[in-house]
Amino acid sequence: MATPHIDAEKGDFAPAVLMPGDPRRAQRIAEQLMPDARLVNDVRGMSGYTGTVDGKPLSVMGSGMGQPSITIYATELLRDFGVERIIRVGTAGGIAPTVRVGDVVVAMGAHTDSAMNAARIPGIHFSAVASYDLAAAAVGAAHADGEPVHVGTIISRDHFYLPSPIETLGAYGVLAVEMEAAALYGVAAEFGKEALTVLTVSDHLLDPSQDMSSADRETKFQRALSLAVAAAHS
Ligand SMILES: O=P(O)(O)O[C@H]1O[C@H](CO)[C@@H](O)[C@H]1O
Ligand SMILES: O=c1cc[nH]c(=O)[nH]1
Repeated sequence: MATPHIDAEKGDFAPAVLMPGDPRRAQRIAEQLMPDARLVNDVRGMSGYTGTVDGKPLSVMGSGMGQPSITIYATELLRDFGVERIIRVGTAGGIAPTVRVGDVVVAMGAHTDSAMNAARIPGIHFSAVASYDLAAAAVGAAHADGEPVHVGTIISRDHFYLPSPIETLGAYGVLAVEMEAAALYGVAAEFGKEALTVLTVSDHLLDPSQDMSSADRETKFQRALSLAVAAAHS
């Protein structure tokens, strides 16, 4: 069975899928977590892998960048391939002064400047929220490992380079900016499935002095990954 963007069979994906934006990060995660990982999708180079972690099935596949891209992949996974939960593992720009480069953010809700969710129900300002159970599992794992974690709202923007209204967003307690979570939460709501976003802060909009390199953005996500796996298998 193939959809326009995923050439796989229905049983090829695990019920839980981790989704980084970057397909190379998906490959790294698969190699690191799952010695038994097998490639289940490679359409457009959007690598998807399935294997097991501690005997439990898990898949990981790239989403691409931006809300239209993750909407396509999340829709096909949740609607056509029997996937029940998607946990995005991405990078984000810090907005709140309390957030530092390298910190982990669990996104309970995602504001957005995108039209993706506005198009769902005419006249309704859709609330893009994570699955409470997945968020609780990720935060529980963070508390168990004793390291701090930020839990709250983020913003999913369409523009990467257009300056963010940082002061306004910060005044509303927004922790960080990325480009996919709001749409992912919308797709999960559409299909009655679960979604969560766990982010590693790769740069800070208030202070760029500690920003990660592109290589670090591809590799420095260990803690976010362990919280995401805990949520996936909760
Ligand atoms: O690191 P990923 O998961 O790709 O996430 C962030 O990085 C990309 C922009 O560089 C956007 O996709 C943004 O959401
Ligand atoms: O969307 C993103 C992702 C990482 N860092 C940013 O500043 N924006």
